[in-house]
Amino acid sequence: MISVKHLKKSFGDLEVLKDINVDIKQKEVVVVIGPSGSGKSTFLRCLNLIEPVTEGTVTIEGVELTDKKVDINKLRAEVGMVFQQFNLFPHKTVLENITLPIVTVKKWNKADAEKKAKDLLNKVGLLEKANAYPESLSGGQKQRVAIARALGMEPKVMLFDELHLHWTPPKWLGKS
Ligand SMILES: Nc1ncnc2c1ncn2[C@@H]1O[C@H](COP(=O)(O)OP(=O)(O)OP(=O)(O)O)[C@@H](O)[C@H]1O
Repeated sequence: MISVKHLKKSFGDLEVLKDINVDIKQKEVVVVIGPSGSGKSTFLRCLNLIEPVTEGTVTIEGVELTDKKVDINKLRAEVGMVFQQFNLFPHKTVLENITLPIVTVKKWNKADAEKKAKDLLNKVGLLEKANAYPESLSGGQKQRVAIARALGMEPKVMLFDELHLHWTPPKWLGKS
């Protein structure tokens, strides 16, 4: 489903990714481990084109990301990403943070998007925080909101740039 071939990424003279080759199958959960600064985030960022790759190819579900003709926005909707800093909107409530991309990217109406957002909040155990603002949440709670937000896009692939281990993701997160 994800096929990475001869991936190289450099920032100027700094060669961060040096010939990465990996095939990841559907429903497979892969953890990338390495020292700080070794290139884990850079690798993930290359999988949804936040970083342009220097050399090599990344193919997701038969679509080659490195192809100039690829629709980057469509691709990003299919490759969910939970960032290290979670990137929640500070001036929006938890519910709004999840609802907004469903309305703007998936073009759902607000009522349906809110219903979906509440269902996702319930799944990550945070329904009671729907009207809270991100600053009032713990780190792990913020990450769960970011997970719910990414799942709202119904992505084919989920990328986690650092997973908080004080919350055990339920089994359904590893499925489909
Ligand atoms: N935009 C950038 N411009 C220049 N150098 C960068 C850029 N982004 C990352 N780097 C460098 O690339 C290397 C890999 O960084 P990366 O963030 O991928 O590491 P990491 O393995 O995810 O680290 P950590 O575990 O600390 O989050 C580091 O030396 C970093 O300084």
